[in-house]
Amino acid sequence: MSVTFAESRLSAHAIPTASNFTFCSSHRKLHTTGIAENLHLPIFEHNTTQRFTKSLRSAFQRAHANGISNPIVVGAIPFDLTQPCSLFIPVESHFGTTPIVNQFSKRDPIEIVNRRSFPEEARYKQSVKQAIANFQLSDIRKAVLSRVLELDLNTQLPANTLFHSLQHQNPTGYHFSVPLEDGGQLVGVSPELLIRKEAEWITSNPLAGSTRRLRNADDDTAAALALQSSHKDLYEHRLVIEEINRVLQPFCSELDIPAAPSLLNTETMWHLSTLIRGRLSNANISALDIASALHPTPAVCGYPTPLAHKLINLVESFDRGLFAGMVGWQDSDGNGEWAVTIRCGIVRGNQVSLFAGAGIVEDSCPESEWAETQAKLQTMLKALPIQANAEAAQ
Ligand SMILES: C=C(O[C@H]1C=CC=C(C(=O)O)[C@@H]1O)C(=O)O
Repeated sequence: MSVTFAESRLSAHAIPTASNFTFCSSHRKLHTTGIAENLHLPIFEHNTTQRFTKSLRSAFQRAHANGISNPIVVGAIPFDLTQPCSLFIPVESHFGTTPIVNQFSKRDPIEIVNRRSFPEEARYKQSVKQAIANFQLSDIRKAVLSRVLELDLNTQLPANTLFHSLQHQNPTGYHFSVPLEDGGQLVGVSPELLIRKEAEWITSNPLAGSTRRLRNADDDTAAALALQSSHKDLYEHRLVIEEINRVLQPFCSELDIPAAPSLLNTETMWHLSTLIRGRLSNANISALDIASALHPTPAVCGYPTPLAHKLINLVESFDRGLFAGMVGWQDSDGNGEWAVTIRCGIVRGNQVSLFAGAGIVEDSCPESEWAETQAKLQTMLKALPIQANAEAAQ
């Protein structure tokens, strides 16, 4: 893949502002400036991706014609693929392998003047019970139920402050900052890779089954080991892997899926993780073609997918929008990287919306699932420059 390497210019371009997009993984650090063309259409219309694929191809051709030598498409795609994407072709793209960091500077603490959870605690737990009751009466085996925590701050929060603080606190993961049409900015650090494609090689790293990290090292190790042998979490994970295997098989001439999950940790969570590698039978398939076949995986939706999606629409009290969708980039050869849009928030002036979900299966306990969403929210809450400690912010 030919790209503009401008490592030495990275720090000068590193501040995500208005039309700036940043996506950093251990694989590639990408920063873009300017918007050559927006792609605000849905991936799926009338059950096909035809219009989207055609529009993307034409947008790449126009970018070439306008002098952008190696155009890429970047941005975020909503959970519901029939909703419009927040994608665009940037004017300039800078790839590197060194971290785009260290613009981090402490700022005056801000205050949370108001906070609202949708749904609130009792309603969330009720929805978990409702989902479990539904499993007994239907073929649904898993549903991921999520919530949004809305914070009103006493002052505006620059999205780049949050982004740099996330980078500072979370050395690993997929860091992203995406400008949105309404002036908001989607910011987060996802631990989960939906798909990476390089020539004929693909990688996916689904996560499902989680527990919170503990301060004491021995307790933390014990929590991780307990997760690794938890029947409930292994089952929750297996549903994801079996479905991803089913979707990827037809695309691949080789597919390597480890028989058992390993452990992956973030600063706040332990997860069951499976690193999947495959070789495409047709290297012309793009990362987005595979991503839209995979999405929504049972890690963010449930199993079986269409029924779980219906259940989510029934019991979840808010529109997920970009949360639990995908975020990343790809070039005109279809190579690229798309992470699952979790551990994230949207900043709009002095308002911040933070999102978290948890996979519900038959053996789930409403209290633990609520606690899991609280723990997952810590990644974003800890990165806010608020006076009181983050746990108190919930
Ligand atoms: C939906 C989220 O997590 C998913 C990804 C990893 C582990 C998950 C779990 O253990 O439930 C969820 O499937 C979230 O973090 O908001």
